[in-house]
Amino acid sequence: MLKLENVSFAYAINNKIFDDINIEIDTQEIVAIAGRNGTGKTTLTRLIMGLLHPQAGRIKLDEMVISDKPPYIIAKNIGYVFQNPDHQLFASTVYEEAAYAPKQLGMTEEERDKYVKQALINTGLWDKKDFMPQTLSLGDKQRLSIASALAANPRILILDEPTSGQDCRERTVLLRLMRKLNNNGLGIILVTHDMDILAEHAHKVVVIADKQIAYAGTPRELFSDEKKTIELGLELPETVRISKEMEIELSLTPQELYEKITAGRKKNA
Ligand SMILES: Nc1ncnc2c1ncn2[C@@H]1O[C@H](COP(=O)(O)OP(=O)(O)OP(=O)(O)O)[C@@H](O)[C@H]1O
Repeated sequence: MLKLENVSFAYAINNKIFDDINIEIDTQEIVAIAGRNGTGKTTLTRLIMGLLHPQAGRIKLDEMVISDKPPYIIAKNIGYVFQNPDHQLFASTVYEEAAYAPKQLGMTEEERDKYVKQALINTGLWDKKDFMPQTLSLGDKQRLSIASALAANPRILILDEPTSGQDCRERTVLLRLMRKLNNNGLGIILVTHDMDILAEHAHKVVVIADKQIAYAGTPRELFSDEKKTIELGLELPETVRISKEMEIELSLTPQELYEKITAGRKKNA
């Protein structure tokens, strides 16, 4: 469990971003962080990574307090993938890029080679290991950022708007990768504005509003309350909107929607 206990944070005096928040995040799941623009989603992830420090309260990973630890200690447990991969890529080859964090974390050469290879294979980039990172497509760059984080062998991966600017195919590849990594035991914290992705992929959702955790629970429970969803500054996912229009049970994924529609048709035949 990742726990935030009574956490308050402000960038400047009298301008709190978080006022005494408490949350528990299951580190086995895909947990989405949502909320209006500027509510503090990225700030929350930076607090978790130790790049910012709360003025009050503490953050714990299981029994270890991490909010008083330097970022390199936290990076052994939690990987962070920035919104814009160009901010993260600076080595001369794909392999060197992925090997950067393991080197910084002091892994042995043997360990490093093992995790870098595994990370590049998992993200589909092993064949491009000698390429220059800057020559890759946006989708490949994003997956290289993920590979670089995975090579440190973390328990949790934070993805900040990972699909922004990507075309439909790249988006599908990335979401499939995220699911595969989670199925293999990696916890995912996903910052997203995309309610379709959230509905289809997140096990839980945390919504930030008015300096507080305004909602923490399942996407199904959230989207079944349309009024609350709108009040929190979110939109209904397309599948939920169609379920409501068709007056059928709420569906969170296209597959679920298809099954409910066909089941209804069979019943009426
Ligand atoms: N380094 C900083 N110094 C001062 N204020 C900041 C800093 N970074 C962010 N802020 C402010 O803190 C608030 C929360 O920002 P944050 O980026 O965490 O929100 P967000 O929910 O991730 O936004 P978005 O949805 O637009 O990505 C915003 O009002 C932002 O302007």
